[in-house]
Amino acid sequence: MEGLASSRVWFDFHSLLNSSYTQNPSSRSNFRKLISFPSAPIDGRRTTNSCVRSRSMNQLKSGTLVGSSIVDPSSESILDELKIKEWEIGALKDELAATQGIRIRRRPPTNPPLHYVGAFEFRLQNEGSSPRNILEEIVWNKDVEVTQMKEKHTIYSLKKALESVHPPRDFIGALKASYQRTGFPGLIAEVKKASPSRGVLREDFDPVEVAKAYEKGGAACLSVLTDSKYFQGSFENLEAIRNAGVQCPLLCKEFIVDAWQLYYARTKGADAVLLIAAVLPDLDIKYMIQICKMIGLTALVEVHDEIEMDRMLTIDGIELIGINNRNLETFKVDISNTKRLLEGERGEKIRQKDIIVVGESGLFTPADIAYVQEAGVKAILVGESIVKQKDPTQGIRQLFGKDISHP
Ligand SMILES: O=P(O)(O)OC[C@@H](O)[C@@H](O)c1c[nH]c2ccccc12
Repeated sequence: MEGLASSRVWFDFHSLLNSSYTQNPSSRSNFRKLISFPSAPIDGRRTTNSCVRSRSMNQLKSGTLVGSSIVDPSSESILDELKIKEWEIGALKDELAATQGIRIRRRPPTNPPLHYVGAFEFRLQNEGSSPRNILEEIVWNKDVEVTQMKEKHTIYSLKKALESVHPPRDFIGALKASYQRTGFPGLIAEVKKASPSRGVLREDFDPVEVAKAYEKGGAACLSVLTDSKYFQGSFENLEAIRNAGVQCPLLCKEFIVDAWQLYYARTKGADAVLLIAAVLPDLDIKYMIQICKMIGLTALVEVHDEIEMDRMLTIDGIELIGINNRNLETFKVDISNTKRLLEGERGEKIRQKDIIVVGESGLFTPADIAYVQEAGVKAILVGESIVKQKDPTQGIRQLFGKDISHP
């Protein structure tokens, strides 16, 4: 039975891929039908993103099966069958992501049952599952964290909370105004205590003090790390900065793996969020961009290489693209990355689409700023070089070689 079921899924998946899933709308809807089996719709719609993977087994175990039928959770064979399905869906989604050049795999929900006899490739790919690099590790941890947080804050309670949250600030407008005012790329200054590559950047870290110093120094927007495990950030920091009278729009710097996080970020005072193309397949990016628009968040879509940039240039509705000079899998930093990705036809297409480009990471000196500005960026995202300075206001002055604060 299991063998049959799994080989059918395997066969269907490949025939879908072979019939060019990404171009052919009818195969796309077949694929959705196939992989959305255990998922509960969020917002009354189906998504192929990680919501599918993270919750269904828990709901099953508690006897609250989604979908049309009610299942007796004590029925072991049904549970096993569903466990296999869920595990296969995870593998299928990684397969799909791989066809888009995404190397980051998502966390397998559980191992398949012992007696599982599935496609050889599935087993090979998932055997001894452990993360292959730091980005994959962060994303796997985030999946667990989000699954736990969703139990505390349901999507319904978040939607309710959105009714009383203050209106979002214009993130892109602030970057454009700053560019007009100073002639330099608009600064998104990052409130960052630590990072996995650099360790602790500032010992006496007071997020509100740092945020105020950045604003005083002329930052257009602020980026606030909220990941605690790897960056020692928090949503409390984001909220505290929002409630401290800082006027700059705020980017919630988080590893988004699930649409639920967008709602959560908005309720905590975010005006913008980061969507990482190395982590999210195109369908997730499209879906999340729609949700962002619906709830008033600006999406900063981050790319690192040509493949990711080209993927994002085929997606409508993207207004802000960040080029990260740091490879999140290896930590290697190279600011010529920004220049390379803006050359030739790509640069042309970005200008046609009126997309604002943000140069991210590894910027330390006025020469670095001039270099990325020359390459075509209208905004920059800077953490280390300014957060490390005793007075971050002075740090901004040194970074630009000029006082860019409001007169
Ligand atoms: O501290 P730096 O090198 O100035 O970098 C800031 C910012 O670009 C970096 O923190 C960053 C860019 N993209 C990310 C994604 C996740 C975590 C962190 C980041």
